[in-house]
Amino acid sequence: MESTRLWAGKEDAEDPLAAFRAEFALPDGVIQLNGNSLGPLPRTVPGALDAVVRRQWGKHLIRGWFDDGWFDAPERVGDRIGRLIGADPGQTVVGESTSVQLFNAVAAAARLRPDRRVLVCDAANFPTDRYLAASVARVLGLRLVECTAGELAAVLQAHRGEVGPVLFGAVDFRSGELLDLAGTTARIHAAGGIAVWDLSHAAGAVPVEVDAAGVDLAVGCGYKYLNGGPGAPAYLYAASRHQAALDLPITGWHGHARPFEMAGAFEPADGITRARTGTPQILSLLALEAALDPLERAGVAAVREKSLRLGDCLAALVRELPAEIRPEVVTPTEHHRRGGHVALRCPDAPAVSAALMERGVFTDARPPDLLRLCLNGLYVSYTDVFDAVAAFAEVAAAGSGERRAKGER
Ligand SMILES: Cc1ncc(COP(=O)(O)O)c(C=O)c1O
Ligand SMILES: Nc1c(O)cccc1C(=O)C[C@H](N)C(=O)O
Repeated sequence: MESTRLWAGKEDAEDPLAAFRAEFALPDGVIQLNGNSLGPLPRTVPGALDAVVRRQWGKHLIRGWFDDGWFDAPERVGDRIGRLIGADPGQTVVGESTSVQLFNAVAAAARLRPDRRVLVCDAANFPTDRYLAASVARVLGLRLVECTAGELAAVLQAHRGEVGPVLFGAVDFRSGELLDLAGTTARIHAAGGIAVWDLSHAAGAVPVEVDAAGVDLAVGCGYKYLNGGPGAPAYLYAASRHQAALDLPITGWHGHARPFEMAGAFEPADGITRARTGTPQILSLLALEAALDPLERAGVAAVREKSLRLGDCLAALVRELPAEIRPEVVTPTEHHRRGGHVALRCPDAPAVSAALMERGVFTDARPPDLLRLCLNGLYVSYTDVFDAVAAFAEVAAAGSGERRAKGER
């Protein structure tokens, strides 16, 4: 085992991304493997926020909206996120939570196909996606059909001519499986539907190409692989070809063509600006803007390449564990089917995750029995992966001993 740790150290010494780890304020002794829930703090963010609060807000007061560029921040930061997801400028806007953007995007997608009365949603989607798809269906009087990615072709066939919006998560939040964004979008289009993607677990982790894939609408959150901090605003992407017809249900005054005319009736702005809602959460938005810097400099492709290698390394180390504690690797092993995290099936996953956290290894558990380890190439090292698996082995062996003592399994 010691020789493997030496190998990991050698990989770290040769890692072209190794220097990025120092750009994050990770506490000593912590191995951060749950960046798919909350990315760590980039070191530049406190200073950037301090300047916004003390200099801009504190000294410029309301002038900050125009003198400090607050008013344009949703589109400006949107374009930066757009570059990370393969979107040309003018198609991505930042604001609100992912949940609010999901409602807005799915309802707008339905209104692009008013003749279609079926809304399809990924049955494995994150709960908020499913709740909001169900809500849109109720509000607009649509029929909701939930299915897995594997069932989609059959569902589109069974509801020929009826399917409007189809909402899928690009990466399964439980298993870490990556779907074929372009192929699935093409299948949805062939059935006359509108593809709406939740990119929360994909953006910044895998090289998503929304324009090239022909995606219609997409949303995602800012606090996972984009490292924007707790409650960072989400983003909405709407392909240029749909923008003129986009009838979003949340028609706030910042999406108005001339917000400061204070007109009595809503008239949507041109372009992606119509997807703005109300006053943006400037502090969180500018924290997110500052946080994007390391990821942009590293490049999603390089982060992805390292993340895949870290995942292969994790799987190899797991294979070497004694059979009685060896977890099943649930995430597909093929690179083109794997997102940014690896899920392990193990008994008592929540207890294992809690015990790992006590040892400084931050993971998380999802019901019923999955332990998730996010291998973000920006700040996770090969030695981290080795040490995390060693800590897992200790924790799992203690748990297996306790279960044997109690006569279970
Ligand atoms: C795929 C996905 N969508 C949405 C969310 C959350 O939405 P919100 O930011 O509104 O809490 C999460 C995680 O919390 C998620 O994993
Ligand atoms: N959004 C979260 C939150 O508000 C609290 C705790 C965790 C989260 C998460 O991001 C969970 C994450 N989306 C997941 O994949 O489970």
